[in-house]
Amino acid sequence: MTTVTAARTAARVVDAVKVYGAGDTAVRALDGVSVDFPAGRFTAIMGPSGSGKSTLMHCAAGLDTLTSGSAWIGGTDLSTLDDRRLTALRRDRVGFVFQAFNLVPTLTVAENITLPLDLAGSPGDPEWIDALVDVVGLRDRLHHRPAQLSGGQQQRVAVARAFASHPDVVFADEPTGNLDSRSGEEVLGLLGRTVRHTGRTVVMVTHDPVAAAHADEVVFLADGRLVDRMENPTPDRILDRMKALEVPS
Ligand SMILES: Nc1ncnc2c1ncn2[C@@H]1O[C@H](COP(=O)(O)OP(=O)(O)OP(=O)(O)O)[C@@H](O)[C@H]1O
Repeated sequence: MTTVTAARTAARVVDAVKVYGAGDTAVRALDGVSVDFPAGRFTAIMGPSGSGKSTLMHCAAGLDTLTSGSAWIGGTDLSTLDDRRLTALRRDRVGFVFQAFNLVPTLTVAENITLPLDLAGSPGDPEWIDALVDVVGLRDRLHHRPAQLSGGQQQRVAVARAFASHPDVVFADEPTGNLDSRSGEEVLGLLGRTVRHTGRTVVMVTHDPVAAAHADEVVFLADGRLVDRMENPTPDRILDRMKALEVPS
């Protein structure tokens, strides 16, 4: 395993190229992207449909491999890990929140939150888990099953589960895609609060400028390339930038 002295970067890709397929049908989904996701920050990835957002997230998180270039979690170059170590890294150092909440229906809220730790045979950090339960506002629902919760509450369980192992970075792929706007706002507020109160790092892919405006910074992709970054975003500024990207040159 290659390691470098810990930087204040939770995750990054360098000269990332991802080509799907070969020959005439090859698609260059990432075309030389270098981007870092600073530790302790909430970063949103935006861009037109097909611009490479999901591909970037999957490669940065070690769910898929790059064609060339490198992907790093903290000081670890993912390309140096064999399958077993990559699985362990995803389990111990990365959290995921998906559009579908992916909770286990037969387990309680409390059991769902600690499931990754239980699968790893780790007791985790009980104080941290206890604090997370309050951050996500589920103390009075701990013994409920997912079917007894609203969509927004289920996604809050998924958020707590993603943070349960103290991951270096939580990747969220359209986390509000299945929620009405009020529940979506709650979950986004929660992601932002968790980053600010705990110093954790979130990277979120979204289509929604209102959702992206909850982030500290937005990175914009177009045609597989990084084209802009925006600090302290607002929905209007993001929308303007997106309109410019969607106008054919
Ligand atoms: N498994 C795959 N095989 C072939 N092509 C793929 C595959 N996954 C993605 N692509 C292509 O790569 C490009 C980038 O796709 P990606 O899903 O990363 O974009 P996106 O910005 O997340 O899109 P959307 O906003 O529509 O979800 C697209 O042209 C897509 O068709």
